[in-house]
Amino acid sequence: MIEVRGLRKRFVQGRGRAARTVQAVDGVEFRADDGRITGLLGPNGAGKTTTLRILSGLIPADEGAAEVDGIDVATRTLEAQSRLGVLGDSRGLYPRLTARENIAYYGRLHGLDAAAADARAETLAALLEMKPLLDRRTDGFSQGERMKTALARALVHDPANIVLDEPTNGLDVLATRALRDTLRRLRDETGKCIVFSTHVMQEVERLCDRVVVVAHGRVVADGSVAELRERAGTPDFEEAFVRLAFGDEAEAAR
Ligand SMILES: Nc1ncnc2c1ncn2[C@@H]1O[C@H](COP(=O)(O)OP(=O)(O)OP(=O)(O)O)[C@@H](O)[C@H]1O
Repeated sequence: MIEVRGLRKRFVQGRGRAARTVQAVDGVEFRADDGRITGLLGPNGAGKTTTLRILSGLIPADEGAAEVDGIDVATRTLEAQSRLGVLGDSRGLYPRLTARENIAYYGRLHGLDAAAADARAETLAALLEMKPLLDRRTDGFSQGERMKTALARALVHDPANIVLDEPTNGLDVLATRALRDTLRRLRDETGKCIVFSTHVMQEVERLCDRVVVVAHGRVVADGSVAELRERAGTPDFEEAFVRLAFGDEAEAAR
């Protein structure tokens, strides 16, 4: 289970007199339950990546708290991270290592012995249908192949919670479908808590049990796709998103 309360984060952009402060996250709160897929849906610059980076223990919040299975990320970072699998926006694989080595190396960092780490790489390769890739160097992998390897690496310690930042970026339709199937299986067969960020409406409609709509660093709506449609008063989810995320701005731009 993941819980985020009152998160705030500012960045200073530029230097000297040109410097300005951006409130990237401005009080984000949501809860993501086990056995559910929760989508953070928002336009570019809404604060999704910053929220997920705070939640993953990569950067500190200015205010507020993030918890993974009740463990505070800021004060018990390693403990929280041991329960979290993170697929970040940069896939960051070691190009000279094979997929198996990339996965097993992370397993070793999480305290598995060599045999256990290798066994995990095999199990995950079967789950993600990437066995033929295992013994190839990742240098030259396609986007979809890189994503699968990075996802296997994120799951190597069998975390109960999974966080993915724009996981379908750069993937073609088949790779996107394969990823969706994998996330559904992880939810249904192992009851994982899955949180992912996106600005792709169709992905949210097809995959999410719960949607948290973020705009200008704030949560502007939270519920199932059906609830958000009803709340926005339209059967068209794209239109519902625009109304909820942009409100008066969208009206004014008509
Ligand atoms: N390290 C940083 N330094 C300065 N500004 C930052 C930094 N990281 C994010 N920002 C700013 O914070 C705001 C929110 O960015 P963030 O990446 O969290 O949004 P996002 O919702 O993930 O957007 P996208 O869908 O475009 O990836 C943006 O205005 C961005 O320019």
